[in-house]
Amino acid sequence: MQSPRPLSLSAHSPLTGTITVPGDKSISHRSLMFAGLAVGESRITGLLEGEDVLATAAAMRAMGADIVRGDDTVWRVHGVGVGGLLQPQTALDMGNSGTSTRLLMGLVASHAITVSFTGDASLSKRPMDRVITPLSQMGAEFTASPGNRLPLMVRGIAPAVPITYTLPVASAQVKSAVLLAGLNTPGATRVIEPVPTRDHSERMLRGFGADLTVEETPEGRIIAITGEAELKPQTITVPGDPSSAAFWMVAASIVPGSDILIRNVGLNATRSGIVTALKMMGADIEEVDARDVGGEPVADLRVRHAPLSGIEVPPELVPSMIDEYPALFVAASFAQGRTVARGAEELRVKESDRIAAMATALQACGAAIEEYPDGAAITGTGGEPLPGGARIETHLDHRIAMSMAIAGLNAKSAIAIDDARPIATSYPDFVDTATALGAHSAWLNQ
Ligand SMILES: O=C(O)C1=C[C@@H](OP(=O)(O)O)[C@@H](O)[C@H](O)C1
Ligand SMILES: C=C(OP(=O)(O)O)C(=O)O
Repeated sequence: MQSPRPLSLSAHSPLTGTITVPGDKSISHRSLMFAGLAVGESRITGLLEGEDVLATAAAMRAMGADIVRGDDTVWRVHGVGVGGLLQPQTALDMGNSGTSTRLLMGLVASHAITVSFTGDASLSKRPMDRVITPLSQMGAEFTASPGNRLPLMVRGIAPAVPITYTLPVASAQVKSAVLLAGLNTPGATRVIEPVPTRDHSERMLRGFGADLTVEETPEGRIIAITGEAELKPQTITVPGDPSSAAFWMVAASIVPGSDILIRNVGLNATRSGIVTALKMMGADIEEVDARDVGGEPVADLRVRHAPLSGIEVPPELVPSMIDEYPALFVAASFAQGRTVARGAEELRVKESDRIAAMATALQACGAAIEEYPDGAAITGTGGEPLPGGARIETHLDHRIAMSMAIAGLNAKSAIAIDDARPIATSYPDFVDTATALGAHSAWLNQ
């Protein structure tokens, strides 16, 4: 285990230039999983090569898929066929990745194999009962650590029992876990989603030839998958990750004079809430060359510095910007007036308790932030720099690390994050991109 790597970013001039963001993390995980179940060769371009996605690749390999990264950066995958996952020889190490863990638990649940899942200190604190409950109803058995956490063991079953499951929390991971279990289950497995969440699993499973229908009803979206069908290999182009682009949208909005172009940003409506929220605050974000990449809406985003105003973040935006709240809290810290974000209690069970972590971090930098059980209220500086001068605990959470590094771009005294290593889970080139835009990076002593 290497030692922590403290980091500080600063900006002495406007941020300028054209950048690309890495491939979408959610789509990258699903590309490897679905290709790993298809019969024949799938090719994936633009895959996010972050640690979370590499954990999915390693797990799928351990269960029999042939996954190779070519020198041309194209990933070639030969799958095992639906129902063909093999018993791995050792425990699957999921690192920091909730998506890998919960989706793969779903896949394993309807195969007659026994699989142990382990993870890092952050992942080992996260709740797994949300997938254990529906997957147990389908017949899988679980032995979990206290509080239904990792390390845990799944004893899958084939054939599993198809269920109809209404999501008690708005979670694309739970939805996807049940649908993936349904892929190798006879008959129709249904998920009822009262509040829409990211729909990459539905779009991509259909693309791979699964028998999947979506019906809009007064109770919500009903997604039905009919199992035991073959998946056909695909050629996939992964669009840029809006969750990674969010850091630069905020950075350019808060550093005076900035004018940047972020190329190839995925703008699926179930993911683009941060663009809506920032525009409501007055951010100058222009969508250029809107197009379709691999069945997902994509555009380049030109973002120019603009004065921001506080808003009430509409609670209905929560699922479509759930990972972007730490970055939004930073934007709100520079707005004129008060921003209130509620209805986001899920933030407390991510890689860290993101409400508490951001409240502590921003307060230490002199921002006025008040915590609620389900969100926060922030009174901004009206564009003035934050006092800064603090070292921030990032709690093994890449989004806390990147958000607070961005806050440092407009601070009187340096803001240091205590450990930049977790950034590699979702955005290995983050620091290089910051410097490409004209920011300064300093690696500090522990
Ligand atoms: O399905 C996915 O790819 C994800 C779903 C979200 O989690 P929840 O399902 O827990 O809301 C999100 O926070 C995570 O980063 C990725
Ligand atoms: C919550 C996140 O990911 P995961 O749940 O996959 O760990 C995230 O990337 O912000």
